[in-house]
Amino acid sequence: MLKIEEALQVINDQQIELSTEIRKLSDSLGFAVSSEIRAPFDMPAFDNSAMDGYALCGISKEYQIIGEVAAGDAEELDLREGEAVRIFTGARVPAAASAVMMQEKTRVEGEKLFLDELPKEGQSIRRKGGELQKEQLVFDKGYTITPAGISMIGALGMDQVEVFKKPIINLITTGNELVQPGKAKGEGQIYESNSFAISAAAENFGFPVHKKHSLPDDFEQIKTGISEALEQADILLLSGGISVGDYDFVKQALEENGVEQQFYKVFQKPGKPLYFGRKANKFVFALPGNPASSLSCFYIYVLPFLQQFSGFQQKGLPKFQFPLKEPYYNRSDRPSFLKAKIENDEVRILDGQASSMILSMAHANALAFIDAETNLQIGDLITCYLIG
Ligand SMILES: Nc1nc2c(c(=O)[nH]1)N[C@H]1C(S)=C(S)[C@@H](COP(=O)(O)OP(=O)(O)OC[C@H]3O[C@@H](n4cnc5c(N)ncnc54)[C@H](O)[C@@H]3O)O[C@H]1N2
Ligand code: MOO
Repeated sequence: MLKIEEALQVINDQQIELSTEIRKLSDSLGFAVSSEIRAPFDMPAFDNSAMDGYALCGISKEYQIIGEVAAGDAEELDLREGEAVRIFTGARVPAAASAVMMQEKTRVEGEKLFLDELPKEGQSIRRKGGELQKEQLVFDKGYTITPAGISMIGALGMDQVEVFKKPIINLITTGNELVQPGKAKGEGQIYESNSFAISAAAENFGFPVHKKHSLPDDFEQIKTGISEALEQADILLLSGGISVGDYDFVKQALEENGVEQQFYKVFQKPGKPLYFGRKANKFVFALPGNPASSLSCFYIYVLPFLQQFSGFQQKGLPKFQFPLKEPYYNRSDRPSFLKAKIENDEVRILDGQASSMILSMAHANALAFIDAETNLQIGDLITCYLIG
């Protein structure tokens, strides 16, 4: 059985063939750029005004107004000492201008301009190249495009961008007891909820699940289901049937499909019977069926792998330390990811930690990592993975 760090290392060490695509700028949010981006020109491309007011030549309190420049005007005004032009935010500042004065600090009488205070050299002029110089590095390879990133790339004049492709993800749930929500449930049956949880979590991080199937605990059907899924998908997620029971067929069905085990079982709670395998450039996670186990394993193991497969620099859930609000004893003999709530900069471990219990996870906003059989006091710093 692997330790948590070892399992994460196995995942991280996978050699993956990444592929790229060109996407429209408007469809590039959440994708990682596949090569560095450098500025094709200076930003700003020309000296421009930061204020609505007057561009001034020379430092004084009185000027002669000789014209106007609005945003978008291309004409270069010839400005001499003692002269000013009316100017607006974003408009090109004449080359000879010493400063811009905001209009609130000015008074106009006819063609004469009077300032309330002396301007400072360069005041309210946004200089050419002040943000970026031509050829300067804007984004490293692997930068994941945010809304501000889209703004930046658009400002560089690019209407498309080369990014790493995201994986095609298929999801198979297994279990004779499973019934789809909305249908009538018989004796001994439960509603299938893991596929909704895992798809939602994946989607939340920008990884839509392409196809979902629910299969009974039947070896042949699971084997065929895996085979079909592996034809289409880059990443196959399975839920349930990965433990040691007589109806747990997933591991054997994967083997018979030529999937090579990378690890099976991690010393942790929840999620001990977690399986990770690969077949060429296709990857499989078989998540334990207990609802909290499958979702927790998704967050800790699958998510960073989806990001790795998509060429991201940043991987995994955001992680912070918070002081414990109430004492807690972790009686599990395995290191644990516990459902926890961060409020007012403190973290509280919630009731209902069993792997089968999802209520506490639905109220949690973090998974708190706590070592096996550890007694913790108020104020002890706890590593928290943010899930909401
Ligand atoms: N003899 C042993 N038994 C078990 C062990 C063990 O080491 N030895 N490990 C336990 C642990 S830990 C876990 S976790 C579970 C994992 O079992 P499976 O991955 O085989 O999952 P299932 O048996 O199929 O289901 C477990 C549990 O979860 C419910 N379930 C399954 N799928 C869904 C779904 N899609 N939506 C909602 N709920 C689901 C299922 O009904 C079971 O109650 O094994 C322990 N056993
Ligand atoms: O590993 Mo299981 O997820 O403890 O219940």
